[in-house]
This record gives sequence, structure tokens and C-alpha cells, in this order.
Amino acid sequence: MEVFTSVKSLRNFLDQQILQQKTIGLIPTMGALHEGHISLIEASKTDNHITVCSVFVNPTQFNNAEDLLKYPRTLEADCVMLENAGCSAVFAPSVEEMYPEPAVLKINFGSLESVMEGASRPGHFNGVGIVVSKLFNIVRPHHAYFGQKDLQQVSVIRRLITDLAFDLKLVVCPTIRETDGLAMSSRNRRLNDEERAIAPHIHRILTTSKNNLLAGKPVKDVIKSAHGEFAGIKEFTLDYFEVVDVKTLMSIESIGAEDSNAICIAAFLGPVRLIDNVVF
Ligand SMILES: Nc1ncnc2c1ncn2[C@@H]1O[C@H](COP(=O)(O)OP(=O)(O)OP(=O)(O)O)[C@@H](O)[C@H]1O
Ligand SMILES: CC(C)(CO)[C@@H](O)C(=O)[O-]
Ligand code: BAL
Repeated sequence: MEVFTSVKSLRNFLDQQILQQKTIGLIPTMGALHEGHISLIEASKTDNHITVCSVFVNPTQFNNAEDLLKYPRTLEADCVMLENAGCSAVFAPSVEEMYPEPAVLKINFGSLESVMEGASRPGHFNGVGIVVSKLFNIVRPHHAYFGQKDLQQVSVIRRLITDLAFDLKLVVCPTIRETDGLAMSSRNRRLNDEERAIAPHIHRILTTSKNNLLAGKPVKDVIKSAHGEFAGIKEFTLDYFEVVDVKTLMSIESIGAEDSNAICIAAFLGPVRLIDNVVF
């Protein structure tokens, strides 16, 4: 496996691959890798000759300085995992390499960013849009792999690909969970033992809420019960609990056809903010 820190060296490597008609899969990450990320590598390996994983904690998508500072950085261990997973190349640039000049471009995703993560983290999707566009231009992948765990991010990237005519296929991969249901996430490492023990309630409440909706309970009652459940666990501070249309991400008052609905949650456990969702 090759590790690149400069755009130029990665491009040289990929130019050779493209000349040999190799197909390229890209998995953009912020590192501190876990089995969720490895599932994206596996998906890419089945679809492409070459799998490139980027590891870059992108400062422009953080609106909270402490979150950026404390974001786990474990590049050496990440490279071992990627090598074992059969990844072809890692791109791990410095901030200066990715942003030789501060980006002035502003990307506004309209209504897609007016809710949930976009509303709670102003500027977040502008930063995601810029860095992902740069990665697409640098790597020129045939396929790009993203996790459903970041459901709103998937909608934003889908729009980015359409609006800027990126010539690639977006592949959305299912959320990989711990055995107790907690969605794998790099930020889980920041939880203390007590918080880690409580964290699976997020998935439990998501599942109960989904089942209640499918059983015909009104959306507003399900939202009320979920708020009550979170309020009953003092370690949690709920940021949002939304029942939305999976395409528009707008709140819905009653559920629609199969696979058109989603429940999305963001909740703080101490200083750590976790997100999760279920599509049904
Ligand atoms: N549990 C998971 N299952 C599948 N894909 C995942 C999972 N967690 C993250 N991903 C995907 O991996 C890619 C990189 O995500 P990222 O590096 O931010 O990891 P993360 O674990 O989501 O970290 P955090 O949520 O703490 O920022 C994204 O497309 C994300 O959706
Ligand atoms: C897509 C991404 C790597 C862009 O920095 C990030 O938002 C993430 O890890 O999901
Ligand atoms: N997984 C989304 C990246 C972020 O939280 O900034």
C-alpha cells in the first residue's frame, strides 16, 4: 500500500493507473478508522481495481474549535488497518497541502442544509462540499463510497455530484454497528466508560420509535415519547430528533411508502456529539 501526503505524488500514481485503464474507488474519511470505514473499503475493492482512502481532518467543516482539536487522530494505526484491508493507496495531506490558500468559495445546499446537521453546525456542509469536491478533482474516482450513518451528508454529496457534473457513481453503504447497536463512529473513542454504556440508548430509541411509527402511532406522539426518553437519561442532551422524508429531509407529519422515511438523531453525551439514523 502506498501512502501519499502530496497532491502531486498521488496524481502521478493515479495517472499511471488511469493509463492502464484501472478503475478507482475513493473513500473519503477523517481517520480514526473502525470497521464502519473498513466496510467501505471492502465495497470499493469489489467494484474497482484501485481503492484510495483519504484521511484528512478537514478544518473547514468544523464550527466548534474544541471538536476539531479533540478529533481523534491515529494515522499510524489507520494505515495498518488499511493495509490489512487491502487498500491500494492512502492520501493523508496536511492542512497546508489541501488549503494552500484559505478557500473563499461558498457552497450553499439550500433547503438540504437548513435542517439537522446543517442547522446545528453552521458552515459544516460548505466545508464538506469544498473538501469533497477537491478530493473528487484530485482522485478522479469512478466510484465514491459514503456511509448511511451520515444520511444528510449523503444527500448533500448526491446534490454536489449532480450540480457540478462529477463523472462518478455515488455508493451508499449501510451503517455498521457494535453488538449493542451503537453506530460505529470515530467520536465513540472520546466517550468515558459510563457514557459508552449509555450510548446504545440512541439506537434503542431509534428502533422503538421506528416500530411505533410502523404500528401506526402518530409522528407527533412518537417524537414526544422520544424526547421524554432522552430527558429521562440525565447524561444525554438531545440536539434533535426528526422524522423526515428521506429525499427532501423535511419533517413529515405521517410516514410514507417503505424506505421513504427516516428518523435522525443528534445527541450529546458529555461534550461528545453523536449522530445516528434509521431509514424505513
Ligand atoms: N458505522 C459506520 N458504518 C458505515 N459507514 C460509516 C460508519 N461511520 C462512518 N462511516 C462513513 O465513513 C466515512 C467517513 O466518516 P468519518 O471519518 O467522519 O467517520 P465517523 O466514524 O463518522 O466519525 P465521526 O462521526 O466521529 O466524525 C463517511 O462516509 C461516514 O458516513
Ligand atoms: C466526507 C468527509 C471525509 C469530508 O471531510 C467527512 O465529512 C466524513 O468523514 O464524513
Ligand atoms: N462524519 C461527518 C464528519 C463530521 O462530523 O464532521
